[in-house]
Amino acid sequence: MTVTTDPKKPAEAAGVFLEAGAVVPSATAHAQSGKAHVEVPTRYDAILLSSFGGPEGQDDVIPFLRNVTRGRGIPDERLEEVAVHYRHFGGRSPINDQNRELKAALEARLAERGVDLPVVWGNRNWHPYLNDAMLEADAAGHAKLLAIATSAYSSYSSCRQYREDWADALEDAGLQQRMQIDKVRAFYNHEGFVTPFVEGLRAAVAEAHDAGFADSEIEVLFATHSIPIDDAARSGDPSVEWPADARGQTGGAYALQHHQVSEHVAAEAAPGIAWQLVYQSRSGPASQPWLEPDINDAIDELAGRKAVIIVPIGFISDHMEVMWDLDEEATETAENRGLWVRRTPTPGVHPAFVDGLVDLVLERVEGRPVAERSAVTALGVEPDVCRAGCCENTRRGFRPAIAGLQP
Ligand SMILES: CC1=C(CCC(=O)O)c2cc3nc(cc4[nH]c(cc5[nH]c(cc1n2)c(C)c5CCC(=O)O)c(CCC(=O)O)c4C)C(CCC(=O)O)=C3C
Ligand SMILES: [Fe+2]
Repeated sequence: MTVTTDPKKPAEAAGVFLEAGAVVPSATAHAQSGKAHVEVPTRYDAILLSSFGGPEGQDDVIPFLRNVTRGRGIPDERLEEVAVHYRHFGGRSPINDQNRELKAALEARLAERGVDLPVVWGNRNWHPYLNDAMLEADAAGHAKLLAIATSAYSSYSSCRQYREDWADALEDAGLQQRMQIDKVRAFYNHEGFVTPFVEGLRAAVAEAHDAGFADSEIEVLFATHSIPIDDAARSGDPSVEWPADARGQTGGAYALQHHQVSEHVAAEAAPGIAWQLVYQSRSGPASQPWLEPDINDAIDELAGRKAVIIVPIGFISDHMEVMWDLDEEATETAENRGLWVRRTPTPGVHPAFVDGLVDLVLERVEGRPVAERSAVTALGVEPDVCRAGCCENTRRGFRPAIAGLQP
């Protein structure tokens, strides 16, 4: 377990990040203050495993996409364009089965470690929905839930949107007065999340060596979901002046968190091999800037390399964004360039990851001091309770959220 509390570290670890007038050390303000950490034991009744959800057959695809894009008035014709990825796989996303497996693995590990907490599962965009999971918990007499989202980083899509949707679902279920929901901290730098990537990259590098490639011929691409620059700039604690990245993009907490994890995994598993952080799955109008470079452009621009290893550092399981955008599209881009290409595994139900989730629950149940919690990067242990205004999406207007400091 490595915990960094040295306030000078983030500036160093920011490495390629330009200062851009930013006070980089303040990036650890949250790690230093400890104010948003709950270091007193808390009793919970159940765990709420929350995910994105996905269609499970051709007839589900458009209703699912309407849910994902609700409130934005996107016509079905446009949704059909996104639907092709799902249609290609029989209209079935693997994400729900992956969450069923994760739920079973988490229940088994909780039992093995003597943690007597049931797990209920609900999705933001498909059955079983969040409000159904909350009603199920209520029917079993559970009033205090600790939520785990299947999303490790800080941004609107990966954190705040869950917190807003929980608020909505509590209201739909009529449970606002009876049920309390807290959220485990952003866990992108927890050892349990990082370990599967380290192992996967180590194995892929060994394979590349066996195939005859020298270190200087290999490039590691850490891939994550692109998000609008607007969202990126607002990701994380709003009182922190987050540094711009090497491209001068205002990356907020989201880009810096990914950069630090990538740097850590590269140092552990591929020392001396070139790497970069790249983005995928961009959508939205062309006029709206999103984080770059796109993985396909990055592959096109690789000079002098013969092998590329893609590490899906932004994702928990091999869902559609991994199966399509990486295993179909990016792989084809690389093969068209004559490159040898491997994509390393996501955490899935890796024992280290599942064990890490149990740790994240226990640190709240036990009120574990921050100094005894796992964090392998310089930003340190993320707060248990999101700051007011954390990860807001101003394009869509304010929506109330729970599991954070108000508003
Ligand atoms: C950061 C991030 C994650 C990672 C964090 C996490 O894992 O939660 C993520 C995950 C996922 N995204 C998913 C699917 C979709 N995302 C969409 C749209 C968008 N995602 C965004 C961001 C993210 N998304 C954004 C900024 C948009 C634009 C619209 C908007 O401004 O909100 C759309 C709409 C169509 C389109 O616009 O392409 C779909 C269908 C699935 C399910 C896959 C499956 O079914 O297996 C998963 C796990
Ligand atoms: Fe998405």
